[in-house]
Amino acid sequence: MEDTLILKNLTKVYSIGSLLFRSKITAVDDVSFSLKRAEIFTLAGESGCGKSTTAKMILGFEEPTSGDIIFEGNSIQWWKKRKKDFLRKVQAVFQNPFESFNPLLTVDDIFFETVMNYGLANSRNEAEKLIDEKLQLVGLKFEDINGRYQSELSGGQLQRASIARSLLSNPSLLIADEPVSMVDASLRMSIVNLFAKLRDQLGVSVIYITHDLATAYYVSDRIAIMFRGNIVETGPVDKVLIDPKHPYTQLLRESIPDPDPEKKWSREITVSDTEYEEYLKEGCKFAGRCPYVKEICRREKPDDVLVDGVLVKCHIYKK
Ligand SMILES: Nc1ncnc2c1ncn2[C@@H]1O[C@H](COP(=O)(O)OP(=O)(O)OP(=O)(O)O)[C@@H](O)[C@H]1O
Repeated sequence: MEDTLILKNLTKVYSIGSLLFRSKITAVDDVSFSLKRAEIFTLAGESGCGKSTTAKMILGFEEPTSGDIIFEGNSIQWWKKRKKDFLRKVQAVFQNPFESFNPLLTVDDIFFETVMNYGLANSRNEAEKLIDEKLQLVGLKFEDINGRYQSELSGGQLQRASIARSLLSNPSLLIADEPVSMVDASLRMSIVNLFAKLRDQLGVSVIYITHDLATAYYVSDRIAIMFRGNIVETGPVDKVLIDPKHPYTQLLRESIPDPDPEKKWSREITVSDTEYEEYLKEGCKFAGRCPYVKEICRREKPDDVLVDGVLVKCHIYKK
C-alpha cells in the first residue's frame, strides 16, 4: 500500500543573527522518513532539535530549503494548489489546546464554524450529529461543549475537544506537536491512547512530536530520534528505546529536559550558544558530547547504518 507521507532529504536552513553578524543554521538537515497508513510515528528529541520545523514544513507553514514532501502520492507543491483539500486531510493538534480556540466563542460555536468552513454538513442538525459523533470518539459528547466557554472545560477536556475538532474533516494524517505537555501528568496516557484508538478504528496516521519518551514508547509504532536537525536513529519503538544504538539515544533515555512552553511555536527565536555551536559542527554534531567519539567523528558526517533493524547515523557501526 502507498505510504501516507514521504519525506525525502528535507532540509531547512535559517539565517540567524543581526545584519552585521549573520549566520546560518540547518535546523532540519537531510531528513527522510515515511509513514504508512494507520501508523503512529514519533519524532523525539530535546528542545531545538528540529521537530517543530519538520512539522511546520509538512503543514505548509514553512517552505523547505530543499527536499520533497509527498503526501498521498502527490508532492506538497501539487497540494498547494488544493490547499483546502490538504487541510481537510492533514490536521494539526497543538500543545496548548487553549490557544487553538478563540476565547470569545463558545466551544460548540468553534466546532460549528469548522464544519461550515469545510462545508461538512447541510444543516445545523446534521452538523450537530457530526460534532457529537467526533466528540464521542474522544470520550466526550455534544452536551459537554454546548454553550460552554473554554475556560469552563478542564485542560484534558479541551485537548480531547481539540482532537475531536481536528477529526471533523476525516483527516488521514494528524500532526500532534507536544499535545500532552500542558496536560496533567495523570491524564497524558489517556490522551495519547486516543491516538492509538484513532489509528486502529479510523486508520488515521499520526506524527507524534514529543520530548516525553514514556508516552512515545507507549503509543508509537516507530520512532525517530532527532539531534541538531538530523535523525540519528529510527526504527520500531521497542528496539530504539529498549536497546538504543546511538550514543545520543542512550543518553536521552536517561534524561530529556522539558521544553519551554513559552518558546513553542512562538515567533521569537532564540538559539543558545551550545545549540548554535553544535548546529555548526562539521562531522557528527554529537561528537562534542559523545563518550565514544573517534577522530573520524569530528570531520566526517556519519551515514545511516542498518543495525539490528534500526537505522543509526553513527561511525561506531561503520564496517
Ligand atoms: N524562524 C526561525 N529562524 C531562525 N531559527 C529558527 C527558526 N525556527 C526555529 N529555529 C531554530 O531551529 C532550531 C530547531 O527548532 P525547532 O523549533 O524545530 O526545534 P524543536 O525540536 O521543535 O524544539 P522545541 O520543542 O523547543 O520547539 C532551533 O535552534 C531553533 O532556535
